[in-house]
This record gives sequence, structure tokens and C-alpha cells, in this order.
Amino acid sequence: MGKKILINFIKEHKVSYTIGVTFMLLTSYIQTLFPKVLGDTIDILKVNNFSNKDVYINIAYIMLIALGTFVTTYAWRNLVIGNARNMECHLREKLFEHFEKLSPEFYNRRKTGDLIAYAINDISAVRMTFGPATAMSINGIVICLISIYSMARAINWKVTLLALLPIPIIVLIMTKIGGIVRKRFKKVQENFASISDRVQENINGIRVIKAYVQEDKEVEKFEVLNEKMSESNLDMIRVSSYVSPLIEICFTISFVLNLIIGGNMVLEGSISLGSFVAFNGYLTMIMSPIISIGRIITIFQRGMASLNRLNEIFDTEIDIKEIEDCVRSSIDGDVEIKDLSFNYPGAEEAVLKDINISIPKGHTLGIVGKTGSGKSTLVNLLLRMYNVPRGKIYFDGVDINDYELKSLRDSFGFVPQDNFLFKASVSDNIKFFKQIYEDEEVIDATKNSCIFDSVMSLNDDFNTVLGERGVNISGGQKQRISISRALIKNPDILILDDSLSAVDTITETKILENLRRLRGNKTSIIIAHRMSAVMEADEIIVLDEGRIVERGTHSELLEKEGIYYDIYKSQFHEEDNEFGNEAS
Ligand SMILES: Nc1ncnc2c1ncn2[C@@H]1O[C@H](COP(=O)(O)OP(=O)(O)OP(=O)(O)O)[C@@H](O)[C@H]1O
Repeated sequence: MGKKILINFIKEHKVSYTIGVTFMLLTSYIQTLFPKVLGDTIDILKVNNFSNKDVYINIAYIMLIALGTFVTTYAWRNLVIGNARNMECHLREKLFEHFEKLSPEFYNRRKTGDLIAYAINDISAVRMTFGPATAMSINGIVICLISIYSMARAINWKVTLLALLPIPIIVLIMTKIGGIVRKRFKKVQENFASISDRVQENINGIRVIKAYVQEDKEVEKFEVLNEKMSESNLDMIRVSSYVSPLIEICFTISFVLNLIIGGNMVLEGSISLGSFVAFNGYLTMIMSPIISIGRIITIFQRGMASLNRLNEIFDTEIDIKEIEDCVRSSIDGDVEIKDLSFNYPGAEEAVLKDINISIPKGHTLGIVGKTGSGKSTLVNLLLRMYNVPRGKIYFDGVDINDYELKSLRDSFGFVPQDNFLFKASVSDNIKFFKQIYEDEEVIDATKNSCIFDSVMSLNDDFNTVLGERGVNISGGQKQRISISRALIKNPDILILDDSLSAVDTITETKILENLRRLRGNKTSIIIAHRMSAVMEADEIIVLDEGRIVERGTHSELLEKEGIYYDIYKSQFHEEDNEFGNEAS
């Protein structure tokens, strides 16, 4: 898939690539004219009473060569290297698009740092391969071919081949070293991913780390990773450092051979001094691309390793798929769950068992139960965060799998348990960057979720920029801003997953009153640990180990004197005690 994206990109840009490569070939050709003109000039100057005109003509040639090299290099660099930058941008965009489509399950399995490394390092390594390394290869091959041919013409094939004798040895060394570099580079990338993962985790969890005084321990752990990273880099450098000196030695041998044989030929008069100078000019010219072979091979090896890593991600199937003729309309509000059982991918035990629920449009369902009983899993399935078997969940009589994902999820206003705020203004966090809402609507949403006064007391009220993950406001304020984000949508189905847990009981009562007023004819699902949040619901289900063990209205459940009754009693007993203590 990653390779396919690249091939398609190259096909789409074939015109600019063709023009770019043509200019590149032209540059290489023009560059190889220089040693010949220089040799000719020396032969002219060597003669007594040389013609000034001939020298001026050759100087003009040299100037033209410089100008030609400048113009053609400028053109190909803009086209080929420019295309490589565009390719990088295109690849990153595709990767991000792919990331957005992958299910939460994928992110449960992967390390964040790893994914960041894909988006930064690997894509950059691919760009280097298809930009500078490809350009250097083409340029090098052309220069080498023309130079070798010109060397043979300047002296002869025998001396040329003798001078080039060390080159196959150089290529062999390069290929061997390249293989080792690739393996060691993979290790570097893996270590980089671990480092970026740790940094990310530490930044996100800095409060917990500080609260548990774990800073020194974390620094120690980081040092171990950093050492490993440095070690793997040094391992790579240890091998790649051989490259330049080995090549230098090989070329020195070439020059010595050439000096002995070519110098003697000049002395014997079988070749002119100009031809000897031109020959050496070509040999020097070959040196640069041959020296670059090491770098080029390393870039190619890295690029291929990165492309393989990217391919692995691009080939990760988007496991939540839409059918072809999917329903593109939004949900009206009827929810029907039939005999639903669910296992997390790869898990043996079901976390939901034989769930049957019917929520007519406009009703409110309350869900309570011990932690880990499956409440969040149930609402996540309603949003199809995981695949749901056919015939288990229906909205307005239509199977969940028949809905277009966008229409399905757009019908919900979801406040997840681990609500998330962006590093953006309060207003943008509520609108979710959609400029379709009026300021009045933002204000109403905050009033209904009882956060308006708190927002107005912020430095820049609705324009106050929240810290990453909303750190400059309290947990309860964060929850209420997240509720505002759901309410402004006026969704067909509202889901609050334990979203009132950090709100005091008086504010909770106000928010619930507002919800009842606003959502008279709309469906709502409220998950809560505090019974006060679900007491008014049309139906309450009690989950225990993935099963519905009790259901009914608040008063029906109290009459049953089961789990619900026990939790209710314990909570209200606590509150009575609290009030009692306060009064005393
Ligand atoms: N991504 C996951 N992969 C595998 N198992 C999971 C995953 N998410 C949750 N579980 C497991 O599924 C069970 C139900 O979890 P869930 O989050 O639905 O419970 P919950 O009732 O919402 O709990 P809480 O009240 O603490 O939020 C738990 O045993 C949990 O360990």
C-alpha cells in the first residue's frame, strides 16, 4: 500500500519527473566537458606563441560550462528535490488519513512514540531516498560513464581500466557495509521510538509522576533508554566510519598507478600533457560519486527499512468497514440491542453477555454497575468503535452495520469517561473547530452544562486557550466543557459516560434538570456510579460482569431490594452521614 502510494505519486508527477531527470542528465553531461576543455587549454598554452584567440575561446567554454551547470542544476533540483518534498507531504497526509481511520483497537496495541517515529523519521527517510539519493545516483552513474569513456579516449582503455581497478573493491565494501548499516539503523529507529514514547508518556503523566515522587526513577529509566539509543547510534557510526577512509585509500592507489603509468607516457611523448591532465580531471570527477556510493547505499537502505515499516502500517486493515450501499441518514433515536455478547479482539472471555435493551426515541436509559462490568464497552459498541456482529444492534430498525460511519457517529453526542480537550480556546473546544455554531449557541451550551460562569471568570473567557489535555482547569470544569461540546450538537442520542463524576451534587442536579428540559424528545444514555445521576431515567439497567442483572425504573428497582437498592442505600447513607457530620 505504501509502495502503491509512491508509485501513484510518481505516475501523477511523471511530467515534472521526466523534465527534472532530463535536466539532471544534461547537468552531468555538461560537467564532464570541463576536464576535456581544461586539457585542451593546457595543450594550447604549452606551445610557444600560442594563439590568444584559442585560449579565449576555451575560457568562454569554461564559463559556458559553469553557466550551463548552474541553470540545469537549478532546474532539476527544483523539480526532482521539490517533488521529493511534495512526496513527503503527500505520504504524511496519507499516513495521517490512515491513522484517523484505524480503530481504537489498533491504538491499544501500538506505542504512541512508535507512531510518531513513523510520521517523522520514516517519512523523512523515504524522502531522502526518492529525492537526494536518487538524484545523486543518476548524476553519479552518468558522470562515471562519460568520464570513463573520456578517460579511455584521453589515454587508452588499458590505463583507464588499471586506474579503475580499485572501484569494484570499493563497491564490494560499500555493499557489505550498507547491509550492516541497515540492520543497525533499524535498531536506531526502534530505540528512537522507545524514547519518544517515554517522553510522551512522561509529559502526559507528569502529575502522577510528581505526586508519587517518581521523577528520579523516571530519569533513571530515561537514561537507560538514552544510553541504548546512543549505543545503537555509535554502533552504526562504528561501521559507517570505515567507508570514507577505505575509499580514500583505494583512490590513492588509483592516482599512484595513474601517475606512474600516465606520467611515463607523457615523458615518452605517447600522450600530450593536456590529455594527462584531462585524464586526472576525469578520475577526480569519478571520485565524488564513488565516495557518495556509501552515503547513497546507506540512504537507500534506511529508506527501504522505513518504507517497509510504513508499509506495515499502511497494510493494517481498516477493520471497521462500511457496506457499499450504506444508509447515509442520521439516526432518529430508537435503539434496540438484541442478545448482544462481545469479546474484545483476542480476549477469551466475553465482557458483555446476552444484552437486550430497547430505548424508544426520547427515552433516557441509565446504566449503573461495578467498575469493569462493561458499561463503557456497551456505549463504545453503539458508536461502532469495535466491530459489532450483524443482528445485534439496531437504530430505527436498521442494523448498525448498515449505517455509514460518519452518519452513525454524527448522530451521537458522546462524552467519554476520559474526556479530552485540545490545546485551543474554550470556544473551539466546544465547537470542535466547526465554524457552524453561533456564539449564542456556545453560550447556551455552557449555560446548560453549568460551566458558563466558570468560563466567564477565565482570563479571556471563551477565548482562553486551554493547556494540552485541558490542564489549566479543574476536572469538573473539563467534564462540563466536554458536556457543552456534546450539547451544542443537539444530538439524536446523547451519551454521558460517567461524565458527572467530578461535579458536585448541586451542579449535577442542575445539569440533569437542564438535560430533561432540552432532551424531552431525544434519546439519552447516562452511565453513572452516583445513583442521583440516573434516578430520573425511564429505565435503569444494572450491569454485573457483563450481564444485565436488574432493570426497571428507580422505584421498581428499589422495591426489588437487589444490587441497585444496596448501592443506593450505601450512597444515600454516606450522604446522610456527610450532612450529619456537617450539621454537628
Ligand atoms: N480495549 C480493551 N481490550 C481488552 N479488554 C478491555 C478493553 N477495554 C476494556 N476491557 C475490559 O472489559 C471489561 C469492561 O470494561 P469497561 O471499561 O466496559 O467497564 P466499565 O463498566 O465501564 O468500568 P468503569 O466503571 O470502571 O468505567 C473490563 O474487564 C476491562 O478490563
